[in-house]
Amino acid sequence: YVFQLLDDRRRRMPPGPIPLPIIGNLLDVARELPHRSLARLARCHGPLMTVRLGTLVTIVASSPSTAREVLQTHNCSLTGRSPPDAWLALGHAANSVFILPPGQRWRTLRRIGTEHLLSARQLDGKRLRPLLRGAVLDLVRRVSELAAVAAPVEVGHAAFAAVMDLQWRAMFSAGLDGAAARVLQEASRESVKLSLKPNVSDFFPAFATADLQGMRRRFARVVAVVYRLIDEQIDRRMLDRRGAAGGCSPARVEKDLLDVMLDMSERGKDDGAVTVNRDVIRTFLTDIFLATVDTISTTIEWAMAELLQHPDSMRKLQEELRRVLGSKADVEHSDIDRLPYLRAVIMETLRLHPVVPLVPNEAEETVEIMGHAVPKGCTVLVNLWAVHRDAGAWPEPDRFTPERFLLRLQEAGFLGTTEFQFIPFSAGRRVCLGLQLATRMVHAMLGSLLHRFEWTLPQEVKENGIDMSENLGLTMVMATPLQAIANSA
Ligand code: HEM
Repeated sequence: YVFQLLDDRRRRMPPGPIPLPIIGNLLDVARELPHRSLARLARCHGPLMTVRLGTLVTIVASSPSTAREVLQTHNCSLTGRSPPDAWLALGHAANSVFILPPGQRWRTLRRIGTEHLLSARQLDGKRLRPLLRGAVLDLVRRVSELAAVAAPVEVGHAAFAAVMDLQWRAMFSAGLDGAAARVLQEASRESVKLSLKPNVSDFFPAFATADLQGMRRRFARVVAVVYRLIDEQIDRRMLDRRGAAGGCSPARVEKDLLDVMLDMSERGKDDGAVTVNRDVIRTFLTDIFLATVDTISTTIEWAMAELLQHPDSMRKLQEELRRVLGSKADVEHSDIDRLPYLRAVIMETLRLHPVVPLVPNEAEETVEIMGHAVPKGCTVLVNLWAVHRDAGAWPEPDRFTPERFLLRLQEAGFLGTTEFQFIPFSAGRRVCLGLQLATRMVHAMLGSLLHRFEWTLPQEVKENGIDMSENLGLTMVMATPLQAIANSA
């Protein structure tokens, strides 16, 4: 290891903590959740740092300026991915938009997702817009039912169920019956939880075939449940289409994402040169589904937890909603421009609780960042969580203060990604595909929940305080699901 350190120095790699033989810096990193321990290490070793996770050489960017180097200046060379071992289960990684390297297949999938579901034009169009509104009303109905019997609301759980139903309808033009919804909710929560859990197989690829923690097997088991339900939709649709082609049933007027992909698969290709077969369709729909359900509901849950701890912000937000919406019952996308405090609350929530706190890329070629070498083949992590709490960029970085965004909003609009101080959806070639859907749904759902209900904490939580600790899988969720009492406003 002394030789290794000397070699690192000779190659001008970024500084970092001294690694132990074999395990490298795993003990340093495993002390807390990785985004927190890496932020702590970066405070000693700098905003561009080398850590060794087992045999994995990892360069971590933890400040706005180093994030910009990775996500903008050298983005073309730093957007590779190597699949986490668990994702090899059922061949998922081979067609996954999260995992594919930035080649033609990945580009094609991103284009299909954007053109046929996730662009602003699609979401505000006549097929999807009513579905988005329906999901907000569905969430309000779920909460009303609990409010009527004075039962606590599991905020994240209720939002998850409404968003899950929305995405199923958007992809398949079909609702989920109660039993399927329960199975799917369980399986998707578990898949998301397992997908990026620290795994020995990733740190020591030589042992990966043994699957020592059983992560690949467990991931395979839960993803198989999601696959089965998606396969049922594909089979049913193929039958319908055959019936329509034979004149036995009416053809569908409005094409959904499944129709569009089946059209491509019948032609053998999409418009480019990538084969869209059943494996590709199943994996893509699974990815889009999993990316949607957890991220949106988790952001709403974190926002509600912050507001319940900051009654002044809660009051200010409810006053704004009353003033702007009046007797209108729920928030729609078209209202958002007139609700700056709602937007500021959501931005501040995403700053403190970015649901994807670490973005893992792979260097496809060696680049130089701030006088240091980032060698080809190493993992490059952007620690969004650390960037969002950078003391140089954010005074009192750990405080929930939506007001800090109000001025920025007047100047810059919603995202301000060009500054790289606030990048909850990341940036560059792999920027989040669901940004438009996420911003619409988080604003509409959170705004409507605050406009329609008064919120308090159950007595026990009031006495002990909200547990704000985190759990990290594919997304960073609340370790203890938030419970709150809703009363109709
Ligand atoms: C509050 C909600 C959300 C946040 C904060 C968020 C954040 C992120 C982040 C940080 C990334 C990593 C980007 C990178 O690798 O540089 C990502 C990737 C991605 N997100 Fe989201 N996301 C959200 C919601 C959604 C939704 C609703 C979808 C629905 C389709 C979605 C689909 C994706 C996909 C497909 C990728 C992978 C892109 C790629 O690797 O090419 N996300 N997201």
